[in-house]
Amino acid sequence: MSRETLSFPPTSIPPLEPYLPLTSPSPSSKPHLTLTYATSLDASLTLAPGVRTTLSGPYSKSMTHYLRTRHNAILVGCTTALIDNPALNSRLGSITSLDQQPRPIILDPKGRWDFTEDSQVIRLAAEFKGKGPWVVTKRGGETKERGELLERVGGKFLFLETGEDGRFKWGDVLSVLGEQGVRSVMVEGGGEVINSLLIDPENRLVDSVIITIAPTWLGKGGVVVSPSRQQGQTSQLKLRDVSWQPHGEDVVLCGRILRS
Ligand SMILES: NC(=O)C1=CN([C@@H]2O[C@H](COP(=O)(O)OP(=O)(O)OC[C@H]3O[C@@H](n4cnc5c(N)ncnc54)[C@H](O)[C@@H]3O)[C@@H](O)[C@H]2O)C=CC1
Ligand SMILES: Nc1nc(O)c(N)c(N[C@@H]2O[C@H](COP(=O)(O)O)[C@@H](O)[C@H]2O)n1
Repeated sequence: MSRETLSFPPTSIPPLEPYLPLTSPSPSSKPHLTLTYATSLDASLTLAPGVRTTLSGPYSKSMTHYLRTRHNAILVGCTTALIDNPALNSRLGSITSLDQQPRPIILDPKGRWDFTEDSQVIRLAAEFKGKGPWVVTKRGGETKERGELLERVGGKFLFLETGEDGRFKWGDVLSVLGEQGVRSVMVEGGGEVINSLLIDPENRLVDSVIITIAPTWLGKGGVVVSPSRQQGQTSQLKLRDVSWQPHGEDVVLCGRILRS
C-alpha cells in the first residue's frame, strides 16, 4: 500500500479551530471527544459491509490527517480494524516526531481483531511511524501472544466490563483513556461505533462533530450512520454552532450536538 505524504494548508486551520481540543486542557476534565468521519449523501460510510470505500477527496483527506495530529488518540471499532487494516497514523509531511502522532485505540470487547506483525498499525508502530495501539477489551478478549506483540511495539490491552448489550459504556471508555493520560480522542468509526455514541442517553460525551460529506450516493446496503431512535424519543438530534467549509469537491460540516 502506498505511503503518501500529505500537506494541509495553514489557511484552512482557523475555521476548524473552534471545534478542536484545547492545547492545554485541564487534566481533571473528561477527554475531549471529536466525532469525525466521511459520509456519502445518503449517510453511508461504505458501499457494503466489509468493503473499504474511499469517500474523501485529497483535500478533505489531508484535513483528516491534520485532525489526527491535533488529538492524543484515534478510536475505531474492531470491524473497521479487521476490514480496513488501517494505518491510523498521520501522514502529514510536516510531522517531525512520534509525539505528534495519535495513539490508535481499537474497541474490541471479544478479542476479534486478529492482528499480526504484518497489520499496518503494528508495522508502522514498529517503524516509529505511529504509536503502538491500545486495544480495549473485556477480560478473556486478550491472548498472551497478542499482548506480547502489542508490548513490543509500545501498545497494550486495556480492560473494561461490558453491559448486557455486550458493549462498553462510552463514559467508561473515556474514563479509562483519561486515566492513561489521553486528553483528546478522535472517533473515526465505523457505523456501530458512531451510532452507539450518538444514542448515548445524555449526549454529553461528544464535544464536536467534523463530518466530510462527499458528493456521491452509495445506494442501499452500505454501513449507514443512523442512530436508533430511543424509546419515547420525539425530539431530533441536532447540531448547533454549525459551519460548512468546502474542501475540494467535498464539504466539511462542523458542529456541536444540541442538548435538549
Ligand atoms: N467513511 C468513514 O469515515 C469510515 C468508514 N468506516 C467503515 O465502517 C465499516 C465498519 O463499520 P461497522 O461494521 O459498523 O463496525 P465498527 O467499526 O463500528 O466496529 C463494530 C465493532 O466494534 C465494537 N464496538 C463498537 N461499539 C462498541 C461499544 N460501544 N462498546 C464495545 N465495543 C464496541 C464491537 O466489537 C463491534 O462489533 C468498515 O467497512 C469501514 O471501512 C470506518 C470508519 C470511518
Ligand atoms: N476520512 C475518511 N475518509 C474516507 O474516505 C474513509 N474511507 C475513511 N476511513 C477511515 O480512515 C481509516 C483509514 O485510515 P488510514 O488511511 O489507513 O490511516 C479507516 O479505517 C476509517 O477509519 N476516513
